[in-house]
Amino acid sequence: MLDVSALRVAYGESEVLHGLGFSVRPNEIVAILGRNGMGKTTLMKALMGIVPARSGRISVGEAEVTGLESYERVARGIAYVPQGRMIFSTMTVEENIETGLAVSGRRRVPEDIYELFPVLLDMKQRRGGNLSGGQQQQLAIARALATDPKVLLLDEPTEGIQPSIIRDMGRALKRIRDERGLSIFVSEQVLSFALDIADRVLVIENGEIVHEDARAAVDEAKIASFLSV
Ligand SMILES: Nc1ncnc2c1ncn2[C@@H]1O[C@H](COP(=O)(O)OP(=O)(O)OP(=O)(O)O)[C@@H](O)[C@H]1O
Repeated sequence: MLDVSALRVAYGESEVLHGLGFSVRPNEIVAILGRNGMGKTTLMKALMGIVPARSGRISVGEAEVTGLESYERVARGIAYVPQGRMIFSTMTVEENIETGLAVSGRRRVPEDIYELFPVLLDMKQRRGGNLSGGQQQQLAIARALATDPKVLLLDEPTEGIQPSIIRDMGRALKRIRDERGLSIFVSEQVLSFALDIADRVLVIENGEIVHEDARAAVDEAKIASFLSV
C-alpha cells in the first residue's frame, strides 16, 4: 500500500536520507526504530510532503505522490500524526476531530472513532489544550482517522506518555489495523512498544535502513544494540 524506493532527502547540502526504501502492506504495522537524529522525523516529513525529496519515489496504492503537496497526499490517503501531536489547543476535542472530516466528505465524526478512544467522547467539549499528553496523542490519532486514510503515519507516538496510555494506544492501533485494514507506519525509540504492535521492524541508522525483522523472528538483542548509544 505504501511503497518507498530510493528516497533521498537533504537539508541544503547536507543529505539526511540516503536512498532508502521499504513497503507497508495493507493490514500491516511496520515500526521504524532508531536513535535521536537518525532521520525518522525527516522520513515522516518527506512521506507527507513537508520536506521535498531530492530523488526517489513514494506511492500509495497505485498513485505516485512523490511530487505532490501535503494536502494532495492527504486526499490520496495518507494521514500523519506528527511528533509532539500538534493538536489545536483552543479548539474542542470534537472540533479538532472535525478538522479531519473535510477530506473524507463526512459531516459527523463517525462513532467508531469514539469507540476506539472512549476518553475523547467523555471530553468532547473540552479544549484540546486542557487534555493530558496521552489524551492529546489519542486526539491526534482520532483526527488523522477522520480523514479516512489508507496509510497512517505516526512519529514517536509514545514520547512523554505514561505506560497505561501507551498500552491503550497499542491496543487501539492494532484494532485500527485489524478492523480497517490500514497500513500503519510508526517511528519509535521504545523497543517494547514497537515489539508489542509491529508486524515488522526496521532499524534506521544515519539515514539508511540497516536491519529488518519480521515480528515472529525478531532479533531483539541485535535491535537493542542499534538503539543503545
Ligand atoms: N530543518 C533542518 N535543517 C537542517 N538539518 C536538519 C533539519 N532537521 C533535521 N536536521 C538534521 O537531520 C538529521 C536527522 O534528523 P531527524 O529529526 O530526522 O532525526 P530523528 O531520527 O527524527 O530524531 P529525533 O528522534 O530527535 O526526532 C539530524 O542530523 C538533524 O540535525
